[in-house]
Amino acid sequence: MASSLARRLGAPVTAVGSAHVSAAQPSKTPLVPPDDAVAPVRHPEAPAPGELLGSHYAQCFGCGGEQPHGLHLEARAGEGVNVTAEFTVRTAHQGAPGLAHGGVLATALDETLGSLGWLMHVIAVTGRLETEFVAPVPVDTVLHLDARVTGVHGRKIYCSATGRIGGPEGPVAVRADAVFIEVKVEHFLDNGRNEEIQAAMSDPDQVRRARAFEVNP
Ligand SMILES: CCCCCCCCCCCCCC(=O)SCCNC(=O)CCNC(=O)[C@H](O)C(C)(C)COP(=O)(O)OP(=O)(O)OC[C@H]1O[C@@H](n2cnc3c(N)ncnc32)[C@H](O)[C@@H]1OP(=O)(O)O
Repeated sequence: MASSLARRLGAPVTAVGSAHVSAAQPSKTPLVPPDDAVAPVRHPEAPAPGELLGSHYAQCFGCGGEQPHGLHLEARAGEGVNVTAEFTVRTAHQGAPGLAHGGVLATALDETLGSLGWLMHVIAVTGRLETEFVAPVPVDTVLHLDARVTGVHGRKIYCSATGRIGGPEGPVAVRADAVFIEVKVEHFLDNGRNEEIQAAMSDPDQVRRARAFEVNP
């Protein structure tokens, strides 16, 4: 069997049982903006600095108020194309005893990054998300999240986030770099389950939130 180094270098590997498996990976969009990326533009009607953004969807696992198992993350607009958010780690979020699950922390980072769309009035979904877990995060910790857009290239939105413990200036426990891809509302209408789409579109609050992204539902 090929070594893990050979696999990382993209050499062909032969699986047990002699079936030939190519290790070639599809090329990935880098996580840093290209040289010809442009600076993000804060929309003139973006929420004022310090304003709570609210949930984009009441059933969202990251920010939805009607999602009993969710993270209930609350993000606030920053002065630029950046947001801050707080997430309290609950017992339901454990991986190891007394410690937050890494996937939950990645979700908190993803949700915070996703909320940056409010400031540019675009809808965007996660294309790539790379996380780094710097320190364990105990239950009852308040994670202080900070996310910002670092560049825009076509539909690609490059962004980064950190999660600090002990306060907004505390040590970094988690961080992420990501590329979000701008989509139209059809992305959700075409791919979402009809039941939830219909319910969302018949909710005046949801329609109002969609309009905040300059989307005509
Ligand atoms: C009702 C609505 C209410 C409001 C809802 C708010 C929702 C907010 C939710 C927030 C919740 C929290 C957040 C969540 O959890 S969002 C949920 C998790 N994410 C997803 O489900 C996304 C799944 N993926 C897709 O749907 C498609 O692959 C997308 C739409 C992303 C692209 O497919 P599409 O066919 O459209 O793209 P294209 O081929 O024309 O490529 C266009 C450009 O993009 C580049 N590229 C493509 N893919 C990737 C990639 N994976 N990484 C990096 N780059 C990628 C590509 O190279 C090209 O670049 P260039 O060649 O131009 O340089």
